[in-house]
Amino acid sequence: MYQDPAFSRSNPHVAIPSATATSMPPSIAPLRVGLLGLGTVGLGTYTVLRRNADLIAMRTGQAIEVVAVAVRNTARAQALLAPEVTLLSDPFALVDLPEVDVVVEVLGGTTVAKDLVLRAIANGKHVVTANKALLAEHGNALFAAAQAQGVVLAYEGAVAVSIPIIKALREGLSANRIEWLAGIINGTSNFILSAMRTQGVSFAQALADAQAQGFAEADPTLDVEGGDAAHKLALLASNAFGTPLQFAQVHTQGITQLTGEDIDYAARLGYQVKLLGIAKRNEQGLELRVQPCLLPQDHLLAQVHGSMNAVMVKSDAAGLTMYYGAGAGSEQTASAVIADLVDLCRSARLPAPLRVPYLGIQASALKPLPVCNTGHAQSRFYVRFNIGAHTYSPTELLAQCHAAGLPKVELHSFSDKGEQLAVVLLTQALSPNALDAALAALRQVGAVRGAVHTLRLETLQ
Ligand SMILES: NC(=O)C1=CN([C@@H]2O[C@H](COP(=O)(O)OP(=O)(O)OC[C@H]3O[C@@H](n4cnc5c(N)ncnc54)[C@H](OP(=O)(O)O)[C@@H]3O)[C@@H](O)[C@H]2O)C=CC1
Ligand SMILES: N[C@@H](CCO)C(=O)O
Repeated sequence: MYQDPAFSRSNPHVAIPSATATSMPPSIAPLRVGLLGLGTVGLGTYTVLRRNADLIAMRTGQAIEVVAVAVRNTARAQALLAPEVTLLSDPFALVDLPEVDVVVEVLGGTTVAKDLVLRAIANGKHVVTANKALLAEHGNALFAAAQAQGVVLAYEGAVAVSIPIIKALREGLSANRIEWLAGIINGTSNFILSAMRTQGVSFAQALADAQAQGFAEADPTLDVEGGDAAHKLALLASNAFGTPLQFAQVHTQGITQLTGEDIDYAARLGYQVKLLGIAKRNEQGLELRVQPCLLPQDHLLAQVHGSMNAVMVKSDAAGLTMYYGAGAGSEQTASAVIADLVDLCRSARLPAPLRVPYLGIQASALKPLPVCNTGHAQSRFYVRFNIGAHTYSPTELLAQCHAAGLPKVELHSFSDKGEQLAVVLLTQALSPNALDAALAALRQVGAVRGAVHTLRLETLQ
């Protein structure tokens, strides 16, 4: 097997090259990095940059060196950093350091991080961030500021970390008109759903495990309520469809309302429940939604388990393409952050108009598209509810469904739960609004009791 001599991790007989002993031409000064944050992502970035310094330098023709780090807890960081790295407790002091060429923002949050990124840009520094919340909420203003200053603002680590999906959309698929994209883009919720389905672990335990492994956001409600996936979907959609960021219009639903019962029923029917982010172009504009959906067991996206992510893209020339990799993690995210630094080494000296545009098309050509009300977006649905034990026979229930506006439902369960029967249906394709109207009509005739659980069924072909 070919062994890259510069890569030593899997070969104990090859020494790890020192971070500084590169064979670069002395005329090219190193790219000097200021790192905001030394947590899961920051430490991963620092570690990989040092471990693979020679290899990266061979690829860029320029060394990349971390010269300064800012954190809150300097005592912890002190023990992790080489003595030559300047350690600061004031992140604003870092973005003002003249010796920093590029600021890597991996602090998280949308307030201090926004001020820091704006100040770095105002100081004429390039910025690399993995902070999708910051970009989804303030990206339009941040990209405008970066453009005005002629600096790079790069964010490959913000979406589906170890998958170079931003590069794929902006560069690899740049010849294509994209029809839709769909993905599993939150590692934590996929990890939770996988653990609940395959190991019978509780939701709370699975979330605690994801947090312990560093996958979850500082505020994990962003993961489980779908907000993190919505941030990423906004970034993907802008790159796919040439729009400014339209995060506020993403229809967002997480996995907290899902029950183990629905996951089990779905499995028995041959489906898996996955939290999907879907962006689709139609005649009215764009569909932008994050929600748990049923996917057929044999669908490629249904094979994505644990904290892994995958994105499927349907475009006119390339057809269907799919991208798979780790969705979270320390060195996995570092891989993307460093890829942005490598790109920066290659593009920093280019005139700004010759660089890859922030959202894939020239800023002057970005055009918002109307975002459709998902209440009208049709699909098949999984529906579960209870009815009284002696209210209707299966045939009578199907007749009531027909009368209520659900002419072609498949009745998959009609099981005894004591005083009640558990009913599971798969509907024909219809809009959520039409489904709600039909369920209201069924409730009126006593064919539905208590809560109704509905999930979209996606086939994504
Ligand atoms: N974890 C992951 O797998 C991924 C995370 N991301 C994103 O990367 C970013 C960082 O995430 P992650 O590394 O997990 O977060 P962590 O909580 O692990 O690390 C955050 C780091 O930022 C520092 N920090 C936070 N606020 C301040 C502040 N006001 N001043 C100085 N330092 C500060 C913390 O310092 P201290 O240690 O002293 O508290 C810590 O070192 C987030 O935007 C996240 O969404 C993106 C992709 C994957
Ligand atoms: N919390 C995020 C981290 C990666 O963006 C996730 O679980 O996907």
